[in-house]
Formats: sequence, structure tokens, C-alpha cells
Amino acid sequence: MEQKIQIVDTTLRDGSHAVRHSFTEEQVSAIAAGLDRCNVPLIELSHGDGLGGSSYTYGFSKRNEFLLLKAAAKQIKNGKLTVLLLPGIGTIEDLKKAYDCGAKAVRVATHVTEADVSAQHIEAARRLGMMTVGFLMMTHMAEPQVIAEEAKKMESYGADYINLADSAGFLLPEDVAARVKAVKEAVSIPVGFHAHNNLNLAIANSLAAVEAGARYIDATLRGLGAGAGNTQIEVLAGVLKRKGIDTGLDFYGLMDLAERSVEPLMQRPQTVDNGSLMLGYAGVYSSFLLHVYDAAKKYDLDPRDIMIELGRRRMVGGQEDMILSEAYQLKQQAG
Ligand SMILES: CC[C@H](O)CC(=O)C(=O)O
Ligand SMILES: [Mn+2]
Repeated sequence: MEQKIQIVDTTLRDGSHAVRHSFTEEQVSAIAAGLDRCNVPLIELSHGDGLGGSSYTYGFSKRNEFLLLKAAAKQIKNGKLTVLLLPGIGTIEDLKKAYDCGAKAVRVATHVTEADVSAQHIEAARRLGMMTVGFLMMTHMAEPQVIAEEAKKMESYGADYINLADSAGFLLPEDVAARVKAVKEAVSIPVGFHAHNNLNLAIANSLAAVEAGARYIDATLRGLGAGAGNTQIEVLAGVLKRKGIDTGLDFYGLMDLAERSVEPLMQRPQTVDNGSLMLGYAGVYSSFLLHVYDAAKKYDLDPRDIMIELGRRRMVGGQEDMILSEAYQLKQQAG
């Protein structure tokens, strides 16, 4: 076995988008316990848009996320319960509450060119003694050298590693490799990668990231996640095993967990349908998918036309309210 890759499971966070933030304590307990038994080192749980995401704009959570965190914390004996925090959506107060509920790690996420807004949150997390990750979203929107400069800022605030997200599932394997390499050369902390499967490239892109030197890879059970979903953890475990790369994961255990605990709660097949294909093609934030479907229904439009417009206007996370107004304008133009 050549290299230890740490797999970060985000079924209970990115997967939350795919089930419209409807996880219950029972579901969370079963999944967190199973992931822990399968030796997953970091288990992320929050509203899909991070702590504090439950709102009219992003969609309300069925259950309070702090109750869900407590339920998960009771089950996790070996791994680290991890939360996502987007400064501006979640606050440092939310982070402290999450810590009190048992969170041991936080990923502080910003748009790829806005790392500077993460300084206070990363510093606060470090003061709490949490493992702290700088998470750059929508990395297709910036050139590798620009991303490297942003990553350096997060490193200087105290991040333990930098995670690069292909939030729109737009990148090709060579784009991923170029980004991982540029950041690796610029910082002295490890680099991670988070894929979306909108162009059916999540596994290929995750492998490209590993080959370019990434040490952390995000994945979810059955690929549950925004858009066409994320890298499927049980597939990644098998693929890395075949490549002789050590992850420490229980391959059969993950397959069983996906089948027993995630398949029954899926609200739609996690496939590359026309809408998610267009997210990847047009470079649109994956978590916009269900919002776009709602807008298309409301204005009787083809969701693909809305995606093209959102991509053309370079909409980013936090602009969910613009989806309805773009759809409204498209409807007006169509007469
Ligand atoms: C809203 C946060 C976002 O979903 C983070 C993420 O998973 C991504 O950028 O892909
Ligand atoms: Mn994501």
C-alpha cells in the first residue's frame, strides 16, 4: 500500500441538499455510527449550506441541526464529527454551539476568490482547538495561480488543510490536477478535493486529485449530494483499493451501509439527469439544482434554459434568490 488517503464523508452535509434537508435523528445516528465503524476519519454533518443554513433562502431543515449533531456525536467513537461553516450564513456563535454538541472539526468555506472572509472563523475554530479546514468553493471560476494565492491566505489564518471544491461539477481531470498541483506547491499543508458528478467525472476527478498529490478526498454514500451528487464513497474505496492506495476504510461495510441506511431515504435517483448534466456543462453551483427545478415549475420553463442563464451570469452560492428572478425574466422575454 503506497499512500494513506483520508476520506471525508459528507453524506450528512452535502447529501442534505439531495433530501431537502430532511434528515432525522434516527437516520443521522444510523449513518454516523456506520461510517465510524467503517473507519471514516472525518464525518461531516450540517445543513447542506452549512451551519445556520436552515432558512427561506436555502431551505428549512426538518430537524434542528444541533440536535442532529448531538445524535451523531453519541455514535462517533473514532472519527471526528465535522461541520461546514460559510461565513455570512453561519456565525462564530453557531460554531461554538456545534463544538458544544461534539463537533471536533470545521471546514470554513468561501467563494474561491474570497478567502479573506474566512480569517475570523478559522482563527475562532483554532482557539476552540478544532481541526480547521479552509474550503474554497467554485474552483472552476479561477485560474490555478489565483487559487494558490487564496489558499495561502487560509494557511496563514491557521487552516490545517485546504480543500478545493468543484462545486459545479464542471472541471475535467486535467483541470483538477492543475489546481491541486498549484495549491500544493504554494502551501505547506495538505490539499483535499471535493467533486460533483454532474459530468460523470467524480471518481475520475478524485483520482486525478490523488495522483496530483491530494491527501483528503470528499465522498458520500451512494454519491448522495447536490446536483448529480458527489464521489461515491463505496466506489472510491474499491477503486483506491484496486490501485493499492491505503484508505483504511471497510469496503464491504460501506457498501452495506449505503444499501441499508441511505438507499431507503433517497428522494430521487442520484443520477446524471438532464438538469444536473446542465449544471456541470454550464458551470452552475450544484446546490442550485432543486431550486432551479422549483423555479422552472413555477414559470413553466425548461430548467436547462435557467441553468445556461445562471452560468452565463456567473451566479455563485448565496445568490439562490436570483434563481427565481432570472426565471421570471426569462419568462417575460419568452412573452
Ligand atoms: C453551500 C455549501 C456548498 O454546498 C459547499 C459544497 O459542498 C460545494 O461547494 O460543493
Ligand atoms: Mn458540494
